Amino acid sequence: MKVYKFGGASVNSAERVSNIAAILERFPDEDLVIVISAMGKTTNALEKVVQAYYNNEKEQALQLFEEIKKQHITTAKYLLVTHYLACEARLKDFFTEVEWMLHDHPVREFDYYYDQVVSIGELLSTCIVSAYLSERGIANEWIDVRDIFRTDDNFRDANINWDYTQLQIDTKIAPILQSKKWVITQGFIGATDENESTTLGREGSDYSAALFANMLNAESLTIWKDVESVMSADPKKIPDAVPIHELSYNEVIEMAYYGAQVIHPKTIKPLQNRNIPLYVKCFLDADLPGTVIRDHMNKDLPPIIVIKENQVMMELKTKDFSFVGDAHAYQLYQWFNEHSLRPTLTQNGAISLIFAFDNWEEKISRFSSAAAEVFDVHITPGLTLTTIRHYNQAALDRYIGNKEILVRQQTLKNVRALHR
Ligand SMILES: Nc1ncnc2c1ncn2[C@@H]1O[C@H](COP(=O)(O)OP(=O)(O)O)[C@@H](O)[C@H]1O
Ligand SMILES: N[C@@H](CC(=O)OP(=O)(O)O)C(=O)O
Repeated sequence: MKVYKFGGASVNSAERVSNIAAILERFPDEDLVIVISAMGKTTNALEKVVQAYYNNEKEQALQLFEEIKKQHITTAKYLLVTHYLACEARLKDFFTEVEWMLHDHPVREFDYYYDQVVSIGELLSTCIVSAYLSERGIANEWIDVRDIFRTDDNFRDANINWDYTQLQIDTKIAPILQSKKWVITQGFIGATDENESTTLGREGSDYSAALFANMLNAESLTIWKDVESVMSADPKKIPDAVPIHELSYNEVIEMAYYGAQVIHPKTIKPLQNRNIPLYVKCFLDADLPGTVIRDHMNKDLPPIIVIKENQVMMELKTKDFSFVGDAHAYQLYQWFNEHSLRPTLTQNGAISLIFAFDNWEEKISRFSSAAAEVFDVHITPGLTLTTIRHYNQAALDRYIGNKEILVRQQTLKNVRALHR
């Protein structure tokens, strides 16, 4: 059996949903588990709903949610005839779940409400896709992944309970495949043992698909994207980026670690552990070769460029000009953990430490207040972090040669520069 994953861009309109069906119809003999994300930017829109709700702007939250409801109903109406009423009933159940909550006052932490609201995006999209496939005569079963993926209650970044989840996959998913139906289910979400919805971290549907592939010991995982393959850079930022048709697991882990947004960083490990190849294919043209990621040596890789914009540099100097020691580093990493901050770059000096972060303003200002007890803290926003893997002189000249550089690091394989 194989696992397919379709992301937000592949289901962002009625036409795109029908395109997915056309792709699936090319593979009538495969046994498939199909993992799908929320439509287009629905997750961002739901984030706004929960933010308004938590700010006690109930009317605003309900109004924003109304828009999301409308979009899904419109798409369902466009796509469905015989299956419309059943699908609408299901969508309305999910709408009601959220609206009940929006009418109450928040009494728990933000992250809990975030997951209860944001997880709806994937439930809605998969209901529509499943009904549409049925409408086209494709046998499939819609599965609520919250009955399969058991997690802890670390809301917004929940951790999978592997043993429980494996058991659910063996007992609930395998029999559906045996009955020659495809499984349609959600990425990104799970549930606690109290039946509270959880999410696995933004853009976590790739990871969900990799978990399914691992636990089903799948022949392969295919992630369908709007790009022709994994490229040497984000083609939206560097239009002459070139396709890379073969990559090793380790190379992709490195790319994701440095911030390449094409594949979620947690996706590779579950695949690598079972030696399951990952195919990245283009849903806009399924005939393109795409990329295969597996356990092999990379040869002749071009320079790979990862550009992270909107970075903040934080320089921490000891107040008494004492050396930065292990105790300082230990304390700082404890604070990072407490504030859920992950530096994108670190640089140690004798009496100072430099970190770069994505610009999470709130977390950074809470963190710098804590650090200001021990360090003089200096913050520089508005920077870009460029990483060049497998660099050559031409790439250095082109991507960082003419920049005002604040920090530059170089190893045999990478050059990284934090610049204006
Ligand atoms: N090295 C890269 N190769 C290909 N695409 C990349 C790369 N880096 C970033 N991207 C971006 O990743 C996008 C696809 O990923 P994503 O938007 O997460 O898809 P989805 O959410 O639909 O799964 C592309 O549109 C492209 O802009
Ligand atoms: N919908 C979630 C999960 C996800 O992975 O989406 P996508 O596959 O569109 O990146 C998000 O936007 O974070």
